[in-house]
Amino acid sequence: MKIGLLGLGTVGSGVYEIINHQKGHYFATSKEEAIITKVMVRDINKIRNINIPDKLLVTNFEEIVNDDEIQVVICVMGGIELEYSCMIQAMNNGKHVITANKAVVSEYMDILYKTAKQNNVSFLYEASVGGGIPIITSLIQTLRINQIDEIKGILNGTTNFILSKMTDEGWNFADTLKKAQDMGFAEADPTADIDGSDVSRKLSILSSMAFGSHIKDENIYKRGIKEISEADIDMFNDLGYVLKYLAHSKLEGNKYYATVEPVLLTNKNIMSNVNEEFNIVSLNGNIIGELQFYGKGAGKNATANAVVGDLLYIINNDFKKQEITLEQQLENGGNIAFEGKYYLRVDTNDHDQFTKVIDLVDEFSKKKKITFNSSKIYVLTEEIKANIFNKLVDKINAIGVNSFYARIYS
Ligand SMILES: NC(=O)C1=CN([C@@H]2O[C@H](COP(=O)(O)OP(=O)(O)OC[C@H]3O[C@@H](n4cnc5c(N)ncnc54)[C@H](OP(=O)(O)O)[C@@H]3O)[C@@H](O)[C@H]2O)C=CC1
Ligand SMILES: N[C@@H](CC=O)C(=O)O
Repeated sequence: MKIGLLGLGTVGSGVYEIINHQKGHYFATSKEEAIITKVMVRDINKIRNINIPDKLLVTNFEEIVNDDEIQVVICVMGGIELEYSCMIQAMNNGKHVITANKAVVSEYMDILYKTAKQNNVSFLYEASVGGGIPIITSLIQTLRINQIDEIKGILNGTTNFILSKMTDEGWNFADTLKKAQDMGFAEADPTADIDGSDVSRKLSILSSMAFGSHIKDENIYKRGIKEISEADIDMFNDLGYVLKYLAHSKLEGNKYYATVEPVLLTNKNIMSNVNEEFNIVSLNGNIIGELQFYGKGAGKNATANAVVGDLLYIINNDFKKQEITLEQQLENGGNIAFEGKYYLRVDTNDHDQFTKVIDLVDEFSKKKKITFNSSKIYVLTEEIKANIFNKLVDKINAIGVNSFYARIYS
């Protein structure tokens, strides 16, 4: 079976190596040989850490999607519109499509499903959520019997790596992000990792599949982690909490609630022990109850493993029918369903700002503990609904101070 590979970066080079260096046992079991005949890159002359014949490299995707001999297109580039066009054109030309690109899947999954169905081809995207964790296949399997009403987990390897290294080894944010980039965990533009878009795209894919309605990432409330400081981490250690970046969605009646935000966990919570680039996903089904899935959420080999796993379904004619429909009409309930005690840190050494912050905290939280030093105010509140606490922080930030806050998970 001839394959066109779009992208030869972290994931693409892993896919190329598994297929060409015969890593794994799939050659012994698969019905047909897999041959990558063309590879699209942006820059043919780039020095690469991979040994690949120059004659395979192309820079125009038409050479791949219009090649009659190519039956499968694997799209592992990081953009959106070009990648979406490639996938649609490939399917309209009768080719199966596999991708790791969550940005495209979360934005266009309804059209991509329909196009695959119309052309009787597979559209597979196991690697788009949770890197090497087989969560998409497991979710489809679970949905055959269950209604899933809750999804939660750590879905970004880069930010989990950053938070683990800051907590366990005292690294600073900027150096740890750089290390995550060097290790191939981060997106080409790591803003998507630290502002929450990468996580909300993954939560959008899982929630849409589970709840049966296309829930776009722009409808998911999200907060980034870039304001976190070493002072926060010291405080969490003293208080006995571990900070994690949590994706969480719930279905209640015809409403869904979804959020991506930093949360504080005690060490009794299994998620507090998920470290470095590892991810965890928990699903709640009405019959099976809670199911958890754990593994490497980012990186070359883990992600390429998921992509090649999808390829094997196609090569072995184990054609996965598109069982997911997105026909439910659901209302967005925002983040009102999430509540808990809150940790808040505000930086100021200005007397007026200090007074304004304390007055605002008094207005929103009746029972709280406040401590401060010369330049920082620390607050621990009683249980407050997420939407109310966010309003407080918006008002505090409007004063012109730096702050960071996290919900204590209960
Ligand atoms: N890295 C990871 O751990 C994971 C990544 N993903 C997803 O997989 C996809 C690929 O990620 P990753 O491998 O890390 O990305 P990289 O940035 O490492 O690689 C991207 C590749 O695509 C090529 N490319 C990008 N834009 C174009 C273009 N306009 N025209 C031609 N070629 C282009 C680049 O070419 P060139 O080499 O010439 O620059 C490069 O080979 C992304 O969607 C990402 O979100 C999913 C799960 C995990
Ligand atoms: N940048 C992503 C890569 C995998 O999806 C992450 O860090 O999780």
